[in-house]
Amino acid sequence: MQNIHVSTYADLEALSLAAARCVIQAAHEAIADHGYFTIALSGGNTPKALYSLLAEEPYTSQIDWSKVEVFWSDERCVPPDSPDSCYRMAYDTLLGKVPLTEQQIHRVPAEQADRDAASQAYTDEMRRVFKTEGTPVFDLILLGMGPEGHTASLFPHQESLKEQVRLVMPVTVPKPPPPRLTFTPPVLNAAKHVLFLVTGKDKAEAVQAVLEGEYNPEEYPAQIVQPSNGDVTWLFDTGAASHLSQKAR
Ligand SMILES: O=C1O[C@H](COP(=O)(O)O)[C@@H](O)[C@H](O)[C@H]1O
Repeated sequence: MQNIHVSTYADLEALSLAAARCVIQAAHEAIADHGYFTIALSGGNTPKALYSLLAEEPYTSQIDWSKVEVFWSDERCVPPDSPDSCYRMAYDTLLGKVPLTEQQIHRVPAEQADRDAASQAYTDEMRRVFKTEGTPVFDLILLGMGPEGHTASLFPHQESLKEQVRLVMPVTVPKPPPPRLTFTPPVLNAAKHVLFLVTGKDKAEAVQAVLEGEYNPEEYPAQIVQPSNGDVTWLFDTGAASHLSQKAR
């Protein structure tokens, strides 16, 4: 049974401070529970401020980085040094500034020409780290949402929305750069916590549809995220939340 929490902040800065507190709390709970913290990062622009905060005091010393394992919920099929790479963005803002070893950073090998093999290799890597033959249960998955309701790289009306077997799969999406690898619904819905960061008035309509509209994940893929044993937290800025009813904010 999932719990849904919704909070709205004045701007990206306030939202990012709240997100940093959520990440720190999830890390503390996970490390106290099983000794390490597994997190899947998102790409895009919105989480940059959060990643920068986590690399700075007073936040960075609140996380025991030696017990963190970092993955990504989606990746663009570009080399890791490309400005479009989700890995590079996270490395430049956070991962390169905190005491993590290379072994703790599990980059999606999305630049490989054989995208099915790359998806399988990433699945194998997750299963190795999580010591499971099944679906890994992430302590925290960070996600964003696009103005058309996409999340990770699950876009409206794509086959990926129906995927129930693969954990990671190649997709071609209508947003540059189109070739990507993405987590599939089973991974997102196995997580203990999912944290969405959503800003901007251009996303207000999709936010309202996802939270208050009828269930229609073909149109609004973010609705698919309903972890069976996890919590979902939505953090909005006032622009993104502007079409929500007062009660939901
Ligand atoms: O393409 C992507 O977009 C979403 C949303 O990004 P944002 O810049 O609008 O926050 C992101 O979560 C995803 O990881 C990324 O590949």
